[in-house]
Parts: sequence; C-alpha cells; structure tokens
Amino acid sequence: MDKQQQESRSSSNKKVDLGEWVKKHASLYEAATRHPFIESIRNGTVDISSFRRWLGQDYIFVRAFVPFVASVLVKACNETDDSSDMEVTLGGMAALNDELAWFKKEASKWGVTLSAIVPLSANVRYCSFLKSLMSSEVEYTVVLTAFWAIEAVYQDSFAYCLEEDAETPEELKETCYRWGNDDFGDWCCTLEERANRHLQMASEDVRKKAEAVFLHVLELEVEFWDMSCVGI
Ligand SMILES: Cc1ncc(CO)c(N)n1
Repeated sequence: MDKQQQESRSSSNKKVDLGEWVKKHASLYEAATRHPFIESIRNGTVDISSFRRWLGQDYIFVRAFVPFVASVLVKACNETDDSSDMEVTLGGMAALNDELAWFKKEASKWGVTLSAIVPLSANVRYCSFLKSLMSSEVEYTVVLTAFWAIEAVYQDSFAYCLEEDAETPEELKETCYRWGNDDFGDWCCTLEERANRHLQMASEDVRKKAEAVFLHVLELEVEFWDMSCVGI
C-alpha cells in the first residue's frame, strides 16, 4: 500500500461516532437536554400551563414524526440487508402507536383539547424539517442519525428528571417515565449502535451531512422547549 492509499484508508477508518459528536458539541447538547423547562420539571417548579402547552404541541409533533419514522423504515429495507436495522426502527414505530394513545389519555387528564391545538412556529419548523428528511435524496445514514438524535434528547432529558435526587412532581412522573425508562434507554443505545455502524462506512461527505443534521436537531429541540415555556 502506498502512502496515499494508506492515508485514504486511515481517513475512512477514522473513528466517528455519535458519542464523539455529543462531546464535540457538548454545550448545544446540554442546552437541548438540560433546558430550563426540563430543569423546572426536575425541581418541581414547572409552570403547569407550560406543561400543557408542551403536551399539546408534542402530540402534533409525534403525529408528524410517524411518517418520518416510516420513511426511515423504507430506507432501512431498501438500503441495508441487515435485519437489525429494520427491527430497531420497527420497534420505534410500534412504540409510537402506544405513544399516540398515551397523548390522548394524558391530554384528557390535563384538560387539553388536542383537536383544537394550532401548531406554534417552532413546531411548524421542526415538522417541516422532518418532512425534508423524508425525501429519497436524503441518505439512510443521515436520517438514522436524525432519528437517534431526536429520541436521545428526550431519553436523556426525561431520565434526568427521574434521577434519585430529582424533585419531579408525582403527577408528571408518568410523562418522564415514558421517555426516561431504562428499556427506552436500551433501545436508544441500539439505535445509536446502528447509526454508528453506518457512519463508519459512510463517505466524508455523508458524515458531514449527518453531523449538520445532528446539530440542527439539537437546535430545533432547544426551540421546541423554548416554545413550551414562553410567557413565564
Ligand atoms: C419535540 C420532540 N422531540 C423528540 C421526541 C421523542 O419522540 C418528541 N416526542 N418530541
């Protein structure tokens, strides 16, 4: 192998993984997972009208998330022959079925009328970003990265509200548990492993796109939390 070949081989073998990106962009990751809204749930000072706003808006988001996850599933089936990829995404789809039912139940508990919710602008922006990722032009590695980032932010944020020293109000624990539970944590780890595997094999160009999408998801998550606590 000549030097040039060696260099190109070593650059394609360069260790890239999502954990490295979390470290590299720690302040943005922290802004998305330790947002004042999440801190207010964790310390029990949460404004209930903010929580209700978040609940209604997130229901709209999850409805838009379903076709996005379906598009990831289609790409998994078309672009890889590894059945683990299909299975992890299919597991995510199944969980969304439960999640929509849960939103309806939770909304009635909090007196939120889901049919009357108008999406706020941060939500509209996030949903149109999801739509843009559904295009067949967007590589599987890139959408898998986005899928992981979207789920990981919720997992990390809500698990934080369930830590031993958290003072999360009893009536919000079920919500936190929905995303903060260990099974969902394990599933996110599996998704992360799948995404890492594809990132390792990807071209530099696709890795760059995946990193940009990761950052954009974090920004949109921060805006989504911001939207939930306007006016307090
Ligand atoms: C805004 C937002 N991000 C991530 C998730 C996780 O599913 C969600 N429900 N809502």
